Amino acid sequence: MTTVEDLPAGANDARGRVAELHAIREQVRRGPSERATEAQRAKGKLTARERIELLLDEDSFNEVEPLRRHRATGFGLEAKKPYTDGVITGWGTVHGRTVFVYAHDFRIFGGALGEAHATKIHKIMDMAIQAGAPLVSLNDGAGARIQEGVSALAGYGGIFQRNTKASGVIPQISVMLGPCAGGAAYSPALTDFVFMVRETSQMFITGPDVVRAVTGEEITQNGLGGADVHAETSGVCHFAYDDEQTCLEEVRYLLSLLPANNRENPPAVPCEDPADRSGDALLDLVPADGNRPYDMRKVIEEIVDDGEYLEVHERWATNIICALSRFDGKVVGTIANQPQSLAGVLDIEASEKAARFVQMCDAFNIPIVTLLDVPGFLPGVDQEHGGIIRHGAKLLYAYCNATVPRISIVLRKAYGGAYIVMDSQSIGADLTYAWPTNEIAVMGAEGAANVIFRKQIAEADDSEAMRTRMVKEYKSELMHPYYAAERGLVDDVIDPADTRRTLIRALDMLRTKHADLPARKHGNPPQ
Ligand SMILES: CCC(=O)SCCNC(=O)CCNC(=O)[C@H](O)C(C)(C)COP(=O)(O)OP(=O)(O)OC[C@H]1O[C@@H](n2cnc3c(N)ncnc32)[C@H](O)[C@@H]1OP(=O)(O)O
Repeated sequence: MTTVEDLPAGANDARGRVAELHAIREQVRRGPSERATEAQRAKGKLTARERIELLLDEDSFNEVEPLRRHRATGFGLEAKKPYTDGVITGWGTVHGRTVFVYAHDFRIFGGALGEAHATKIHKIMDMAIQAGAPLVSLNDGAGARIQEGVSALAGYGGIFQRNTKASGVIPQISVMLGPCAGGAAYSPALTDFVFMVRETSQMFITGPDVVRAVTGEEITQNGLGGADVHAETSGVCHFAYDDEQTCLEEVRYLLSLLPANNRENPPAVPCEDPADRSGDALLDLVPADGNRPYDMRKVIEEIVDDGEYLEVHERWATNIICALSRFDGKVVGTIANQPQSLAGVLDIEASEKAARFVQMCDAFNIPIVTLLDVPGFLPGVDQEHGGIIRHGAKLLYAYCNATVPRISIVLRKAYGGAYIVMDSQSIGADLTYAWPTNEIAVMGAEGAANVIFRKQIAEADDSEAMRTRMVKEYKSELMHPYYAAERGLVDDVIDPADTRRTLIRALDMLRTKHADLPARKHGNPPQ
């Protein structure tokens, strides 16, 4: 590695100094060694600089502290003091808007975080918060740098504290691009979105070796914390892709849907898709029979601009859909029950997924549209013992607390607590609509009749005939589509074909909505 001491004698005039600067810069740009770069490529991974280039607009990157080196001693560190100290930090633009970025360089100490490395990240995080611009971390690091002991741990503490301070102020996106252990996994968990790449990225608190030593379990890195595990099972990761290029392209797309900070609105774009386009296909997409499944994604495609949306947590808690899209060019978050997965029931994971999404939308001034077709909360011992009460309460709390424009539409059934939770008028939705196929009730007619007419059914000569009669009676009394509208509990019953038009007009009216919550330090949400 070139150092100032290595430069030729006589390089002391201005030109010499500039040549020296360029030599050092070239050294910084190349990174530690060709061998380390080849090892990175052999694992199917790009280098930190290549990733930054893919993330940012061409030639927009401005590096901060490229010449930083650690001052740690012991364990041979004195002899190993690479520029950057294993993390590249700076800012650039994505679609012309400022974004701050830091990228671990796995080639240097496995991307592990030491004191200097940490203070570089702290600086860029502080700058992002002060500038009110998103922060993207490109993670490929082994956690705390073991040789630097408590200094490394303290460095992570500073990152966690800043992640938390920035939460709800600027969008924070974590992109996992290698094996990320310990703090390199905790910090992303504090951010708004986590992206992963299949096969090459993993997240775990302790790696397979420690797992084997402590529990005796044999597991691979991917089996323990690969992209599919976190996208489908744990819910830690929001988006998973097959390669780094696609992953970084999708990060750019997500950024195009988010505001720079909590004081701004997400960027609007001109819209060619007519605001009053009729959704004639909708009636056929949703079977009138409440027990028949269908794909709610098709409904979303039909009503949003150009059928385009970005689904968050696509493969986790698939019984609920959370998606970002545009209506008439303006960004909206949609939460919808998915009848083709677990009949669209609300369970622990669905509640957690939707609650986080509602909070994110509320923090970043993204109006919320809720599409209901929900049979209720999932009954069962596992759910009760797993804490469905407090997890379901998270979703309730998130909606009740949200001050962004909120519109809900009951497509088909909406029963019991799940109806209330999914942004009913009673918990503060600004406007609520129903299709004529709606059934809003405490529970389905069969269940209702079994409870309230139990005695009559039991005592009847023909119990089944009595049950059928009572179900019919309950349906005609209480489950007709106009029951809620007559009581002012939905604002209107609309033709499904008018859904897009109705939403766009309502969203337009609500654009200037202003609602304050009582002054308080913060709430105490269920956990
Ligand atoms: C906030 C609290 C915390 O962060 S505690 C977490 C501490 N970190 C860990 O326990 C992770 C330890 N490392 C590992 O498990 C593996 O290195 C992982 C991350 C899975 C990567 O494995 P693999 O792809 O096979 O790479 P490797 O082991 O050959 O490592 C590459 C080079 O990086 C180094 N390295 C690794 N981890 C650290 C670390 N924590 N501190 C300092 N250096 C680390 C390795 O020694 C290796 O260096 P070299 O290339 O041989 O010079």
